[in-house]
Amino acid sequence: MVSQNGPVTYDAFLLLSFGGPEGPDDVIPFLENVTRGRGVPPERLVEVAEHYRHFGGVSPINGQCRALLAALEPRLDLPVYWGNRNWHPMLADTLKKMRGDGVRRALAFVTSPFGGYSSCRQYWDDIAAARHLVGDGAPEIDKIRHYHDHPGFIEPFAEGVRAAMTPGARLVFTAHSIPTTMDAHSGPAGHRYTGQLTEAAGLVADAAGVTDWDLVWQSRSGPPSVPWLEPDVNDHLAALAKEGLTAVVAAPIGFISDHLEVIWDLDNEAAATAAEVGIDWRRVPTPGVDPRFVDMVVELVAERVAGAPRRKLGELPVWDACPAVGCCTIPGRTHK
Ligand SMILES: CC1=C(CCC(=O)O)c2cc3nc(cc4[nH]c(cc5[nH]c(cc1n2)c(C)c5CCC(=O)O)c(CCC(=O)O)c4C)C(CCC(=O)O)=C3C
Ligand SMILES: [Fe+2]
Repeated sequence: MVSQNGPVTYDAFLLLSFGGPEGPDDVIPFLENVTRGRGVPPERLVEVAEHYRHFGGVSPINGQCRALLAALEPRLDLPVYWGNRNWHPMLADTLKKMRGDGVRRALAFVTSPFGGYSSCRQYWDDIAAARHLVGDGAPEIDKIRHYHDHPGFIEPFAEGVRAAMTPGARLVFTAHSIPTTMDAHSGPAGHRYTGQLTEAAGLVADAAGVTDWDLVWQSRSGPPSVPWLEPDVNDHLAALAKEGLTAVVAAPIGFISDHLEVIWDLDNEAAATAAEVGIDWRRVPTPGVDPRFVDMVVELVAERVAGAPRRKLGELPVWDACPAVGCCTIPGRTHK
């Protein structure tokens, strides 16, 4: 089921992403932007700053956004723009530039396929806040639907899983942990984040012909007193080793590119845990600029500008515009 608003005229395409530091001096101000008012303990920030320093203070996410834009630009009939939530190019600056260029209405592709506060609602809030900052004449922004079950997202993962699986290995999907209350409030009826991740993982496993798989969580933040989704991937590896498992294929289904959460939290931390507990560890690539993923974005734009057919593999409904009230809003956070 897909509810559809019908073709609308857009005069620009906007890539909307998380943002990341581009050098050592950016790391702390970037982390302050991410965590302002979030109650993340200072010792966690020191730890995460260290992760960025292993890469010279440069997050891979910006290069990945530039690569996606470069792949999309020749494929779209619209001028393309890029704005971030937490680091330059900041969304408000991009909207200002768009207004200067005469853009009145743009269609935004967000670099998270899922519902939930951090992955969906917060981007709506970012748009509202940036438009407010820009003031009169700020372009209207519509957001492209969730694409967690689109073949362009599922197939690159499935191919990676097929290539990495060996007899006896366990397929383990990972996604960013979030507070359990955030999941309980995600989507109009709750648990949309875990629901869509479970659906996406099942679609990848089916496409790869794997019947036995787990979905676990990574990159937990926040104070220890707040419950987040569990088990953590590292604890899960230890538990699998106890069961006698000797090989794991990890598929980071929660992410579209190999950014820091993937290359540090998985390729470094989880890989080290696996080695410690005697598990052979293989990590499947994220879609990145896989041609099927790039085609998907082109297709998702065509859905909205030309009413092109909608491809989706799952059963969970998706919307062009999220239900305005009560969708992914959570107590204690202000929403625009
Ligand atoms: C669901 C979700 C996604 C997936 C959806 C999506 O892609 O949007 C995601 C992606 C990302 N998260 C990222 C980085 C960070 N996330 C943090 C903190 C948090 N993430 C949360 C959730 C998510 N995060 C939450 C609930 C918090 C606690 C703060 C709060 O309650 O709001 C922190 C603070 C330090 C810490 O880890 O504690 C950092 C640095 C990067 C950039 C990586 C790079 O630079 O390459 C990316 C793509
Ligand atoms: Fe995050």
